[in-house]
Amino acid sequence: MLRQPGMQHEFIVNSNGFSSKLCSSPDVTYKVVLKGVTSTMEKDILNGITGSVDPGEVLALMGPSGSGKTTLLSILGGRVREPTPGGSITYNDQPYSKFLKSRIGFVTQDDVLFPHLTVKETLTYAALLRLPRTLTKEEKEKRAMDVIYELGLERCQDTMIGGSFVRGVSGGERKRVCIGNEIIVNPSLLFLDEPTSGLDSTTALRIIDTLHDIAEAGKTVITTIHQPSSRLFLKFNKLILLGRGSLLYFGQASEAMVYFSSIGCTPLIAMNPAEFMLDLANGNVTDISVPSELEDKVQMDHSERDKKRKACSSSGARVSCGGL
Ligand SMILES: Nc1ncnc2c1ncn2[C@@H]1O[C@H](COP(=O)(O)OP(=O)(O)OP(=O)(O)O)[C@@H](O)[C@H]1O
Repeated sequence: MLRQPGMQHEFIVNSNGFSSKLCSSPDVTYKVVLKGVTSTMEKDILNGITGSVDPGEVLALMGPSGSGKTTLLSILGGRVREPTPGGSITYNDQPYSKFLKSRIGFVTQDDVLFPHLTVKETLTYAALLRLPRTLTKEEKEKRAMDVIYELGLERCQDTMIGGSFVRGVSGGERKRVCIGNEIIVNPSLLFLDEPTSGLDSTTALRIIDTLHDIAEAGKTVITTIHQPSSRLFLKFNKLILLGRGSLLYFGQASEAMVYFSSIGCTPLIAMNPAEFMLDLANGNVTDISVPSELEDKVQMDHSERDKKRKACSSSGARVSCGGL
């Protein structure tokens, strides 16, 4: 596996808000059994994933479609019990537990909001239903209002959520309501599956700024991300780049380009770092050539590999990579 020098072989998630820290020691793997009519086969979804994240940090899981981002996020969020993932994941040095479950917020890609409720009603109901009985009704309602201000939703607090048949809040506001639904219980760990998908780059940036504010309040934030702009990419503290279920990079997001350059992958034209890395993970042969040691981990089929070899033998490659 290619890793940054000095990297640990484990997945470590540290978080504030409960007594011990969370970490894992052998690489995380995940395979499923696919049962056909005549045969049964095993499919490796994730292989050798290593990483760590601390309170105050936002970790981005990036990779092409089907590379395993959602699967990894779900495993880290304790949402995959069967088949049991391989390796170990620890949270403040402890394995996943029922207590930890109450400290985790998970924002899924497909939200389940009631279209006819307003933003304020949605978050107030979430507070009334999810906050402990030890709090009074007034305290719960105040918590809902605090979240509305924290997420900058005060201007649309009386607007209906909306849906297919009812006009409601904007896409960015809707995502913030989903985040609000989870942070209302003050989780230590916040997981988000593609919180910026379908949003324009300015709105996406605002969502990531919100995640930073949450992290700066001492939370640990892990999010999958699809195709970030350069500005958005540089906002992440840490990055995991996946290619076909394998780890291509784990480390500081700001150092990813330096790392790829150190193994001989450098774009020859000015490129958004995220675009470059997704091209690399995709094995995009038009604009990028992939070092031989990475070939098995990126999403290239055989015809692409042949094309890549041809492209590299001509001088047309726009990204130079060593090891070829
Ligand atoms: N339980 C399962 N059984 C069979 N295949 C699975 C299972 N879970 C995930 N996969 C496969 O694992 C791969 C990774 O899926 P995953 O949803 O994690 O990808 P992703 O990177 O989040 O993709 P996208 O960006 O399109 O959402 C896909 O090929 C998917 O079909």
